[in-house]
Amino acid sequence: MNPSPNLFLVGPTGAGKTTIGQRLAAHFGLPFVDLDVEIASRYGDTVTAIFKREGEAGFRSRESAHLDEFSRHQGIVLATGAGAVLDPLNRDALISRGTVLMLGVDVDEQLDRLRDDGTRPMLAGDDRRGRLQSLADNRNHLYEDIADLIFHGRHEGVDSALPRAIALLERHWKRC
Ligand SMILES: Nc1ncnc2c1ncn2[C@@H]1O[C@H](COP(=O)(O)OP(=O)(O)OP(=O)(O)O)[C@@H](O)[C@H]1O
Ligand SMILES: O=C(O)C1=C[C@@H](O)[C@@H](O)[C@H](O)C1
Ligand SMILES: [Mg+2]
Repeated sequence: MNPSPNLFLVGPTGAGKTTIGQRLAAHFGLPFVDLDVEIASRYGDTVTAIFKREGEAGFRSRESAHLDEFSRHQGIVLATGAGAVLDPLNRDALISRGTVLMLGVDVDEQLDRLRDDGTRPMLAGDDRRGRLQSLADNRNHLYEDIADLIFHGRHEGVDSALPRAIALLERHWKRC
């Protein structure tokens, strides 16, 4: 069904890269890899702890190394971190090694989905709305630039979003 070797998920925090990614992988019978989880498990620490210890730059260099490694696999679903698209080399690797699916989500929905979540270092501190808006302003065009497909998240549950995402991918792959 998938003529492309890999499916890469990009998009803002809370867009569903992990949640929808796992379900898409199960549906298509492909292994699922979450870059944030891989980085945390490789270094035996949480993403938040790596940010604290090494700063954002330290985390980004680990993220790029892992993205390069995993994007070379064949036939996986890879959920990237929301900031992975900042590095142009990461963007090139994603474009050239698989189908890139952007999961889009608006700030109101992000605030709702991540209401009780304290695990995202980029969202630490006050004014979550302002932070999310500024991340969207800086990054949405980067996701859009590399996306083969854009899935617009609605105010709906995962069970309702999943079949729409599957249909979008199947239509795309049929055309390839
Ligand atoms: N389409 C959806 N509809 C409703 N809730 C969703 C949807 N996608 C994700 N969620 C919920 O939003 C929360 C965040 O989703 P998830 O962790 O998958 O986002 P993410 O894109 O991986 O974020 P990050 O970049 O921070 O890792 C989870 O609680 C998840 O259940
Ligand atoms: O928005 C970001 O830059 C991040 C998102 C997460 O997926 C993690 O990769 C990390 O917390 C950084
Ligand atoms: Mg995630």
